[in-house]
Amino acid sequence: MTHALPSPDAPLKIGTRGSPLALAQAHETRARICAAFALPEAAFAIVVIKTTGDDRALIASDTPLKELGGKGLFTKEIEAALLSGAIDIAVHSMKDMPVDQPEGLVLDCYLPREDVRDAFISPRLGGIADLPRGAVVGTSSLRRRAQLLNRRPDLEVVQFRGNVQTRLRKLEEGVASCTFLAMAGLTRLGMLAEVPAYPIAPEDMLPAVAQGAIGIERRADDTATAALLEPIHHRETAQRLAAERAFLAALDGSCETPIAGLAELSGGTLRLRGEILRPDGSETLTDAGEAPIADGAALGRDMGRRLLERAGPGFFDWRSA
Ligand SMILES: NCc1[nH]cc(CCC(=O)O)c1CC(=O)O
Repeated sequence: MTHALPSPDAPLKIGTRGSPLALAQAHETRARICAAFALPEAAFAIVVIKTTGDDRALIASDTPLKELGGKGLFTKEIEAALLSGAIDIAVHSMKDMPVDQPEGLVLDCYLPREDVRDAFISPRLGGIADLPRGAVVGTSSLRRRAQLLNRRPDLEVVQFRGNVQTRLRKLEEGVASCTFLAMAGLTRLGMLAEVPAYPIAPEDMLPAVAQGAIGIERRADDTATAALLEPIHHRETAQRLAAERAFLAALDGSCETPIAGLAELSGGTLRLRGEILRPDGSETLTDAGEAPIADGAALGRDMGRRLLERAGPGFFDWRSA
C-alpha cells in the first residue's frame, strides 16, 4: 500500500522544543525527508512545544535537574502531543530520552550520529590538565561532575546551565574557569568557529549514552509516517544506540545519573565501554567488551548488570563524606 505524501495543504507536523539546538535538529530532519522524497519545505509544519525542561525560571535556578523532574524532563509534553495527534513526529536528542517510550509510540529512526565527545570550553585554558589546583568548573551534569571530581578531587564544581552565550558570558565574568558541552550541539548549531571548544577524548571523559544522536519518534500505528522515515534512518547509529541504551536500561539510569557509555563499530564487531560513578566522584567502575553487532543489546544489558553487581546497593546515593 502506498500513502499520500505530506503537502502544503496537509503538512507533516514536526514537534520540537524551541531551543536553538532543538530547532536546528528539527530543520535537519525536515531537510532529510525533503531530499528523500523531493518535497518542498512547505509540506512540513514545525510545531514548538514547551517542556518542563524549558521553564526558564526553573532552569535558571540552582536546583539540580534531577529534582526538577528527572527522566522525561524534556520529553513528556512532546510525547503527549504525539499521542493526541497535535504533531506527527517528534525530534529528540537521544541523550535526553528515557529508555522506554509510552504505549502507542515508537522511537526507531535515527539520524547519522554527530561527534560523540564532550568539549572543554574556556576562553583561556585548553583542557582539563590546564586547570590550576582548586579551580572552579561549571557544569550541571551529574556525570561530568562525578567524572571530573574522580580525576581531580581538588576542583570545585558549580551549577552551570543555559544556552551557549549565557555560559560564555559567565566564563568571561569569572564565575568559573571552564564549562563543558557536547561537541555535537556546537557542531549542529554551526558554532564551533566562535566558541573556544576543545574536544575531550572518550578515554578522558566517556560521553553520556546516546550523546550526539538524534531520534525521531512517531505513533506506532502511523504506517504512512513510518514509510517517510525509512529512507532517512541510519542503521549504524541504531546499532550503537541499541547497545548503549540496553546498558542504560540495565542500570535503570537516565541522563541525570552518573553513567557513561559508548559503543563503536568496527567491521562486524561492536565494542562497548561503560562507566558508572558515585555522584560525589569518590569511586568509578568501568567495563569494556566486544560482541557481534547483532548482539549489541545483550552485551549492553550484561555489562550493565555486571557493573550493578560490582557496585552493590547504594552506589548512586549521595554520601555525606
Ligand atoms: N542534556 C542536555 C543536552 N541534550 C543533548 C545535548 C547536546 C547534543 C547531543 O548530545 O546530542 C545537550 C547539551 C549538552 O550536553 O551539551
